[in-house]
Amino acid sequence: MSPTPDDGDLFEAPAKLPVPDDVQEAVRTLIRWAGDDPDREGLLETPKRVARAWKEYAVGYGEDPAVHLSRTFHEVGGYDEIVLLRDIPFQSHCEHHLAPIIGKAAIAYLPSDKVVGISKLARVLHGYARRLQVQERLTAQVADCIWEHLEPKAVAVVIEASHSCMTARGVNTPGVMMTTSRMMGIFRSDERSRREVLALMGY
Ligand SMILES: Nc1nc2c(ncn2[C@@H]2O[C@H](COP(=O)(O)OP(=O)(O)OP(=O)(O)O)[C@@H](O)[C@H]2O)c(=O)[nH]1
Ligand SMILES: [Zn+2]
Repeated sequence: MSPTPDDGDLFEAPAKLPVPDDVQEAVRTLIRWAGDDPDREGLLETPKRVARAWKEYAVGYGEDPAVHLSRTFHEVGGYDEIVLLRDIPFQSHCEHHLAPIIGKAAIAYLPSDKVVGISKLARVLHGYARRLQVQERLTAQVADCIWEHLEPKAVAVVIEASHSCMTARGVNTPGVMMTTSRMMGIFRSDERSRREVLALMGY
């Protein structure tokens, strides 16, 4: 049976975050700077929308990604090999142009004592991605967080992303991808382990 308006909350719009006047004015200034008129009808609600959208793009500032690694498991049937989550899509924004960074990450670790629910690795990634970033820092933050809180034998993070500041402006080079990686523990010190994790990631 399809829902009807009598189902109550289902049809209620979510409460909208209030947007301070100075934030709206900043967006209006930017619209004027871009060459348009912030008072034309189609743009009247845009400052509020943009401000609220930015709260979503930057939602990571409101969280400590390490909290996602606090629930760990110790009993995994004696499993002591690499755990890998690959092709994790993410979105971020570059701190230089506030332009979208769209990419995918592969996150691997070699557990010592603690393992974590795999969704939590993606949550750590999003917690750091949903901020103003450079790709190098994002890569390092994800790896460091896992290294510190899971105390594994090794961590590997590889991120591939397209930077809109390069594809849609500036050097205008669509299709170009940036790759960054951070290896810790024996993925860094042992050539064979490093090759193994990169092969599992598809590199
Ligand atoms: N290393 C690194 N550079 C980035 C990242 N995101 C954007 N950039 C680069 O940051 C640089 C900023 O350079 P600037 O010369 O200050 O800015 P710009 O004049 O807008 O540079 P162009 O993009 O070349 O037009 C550019 O080369 C961008 O491509 C990132 O995640 N890591
Ligand atoms: Zn940029």
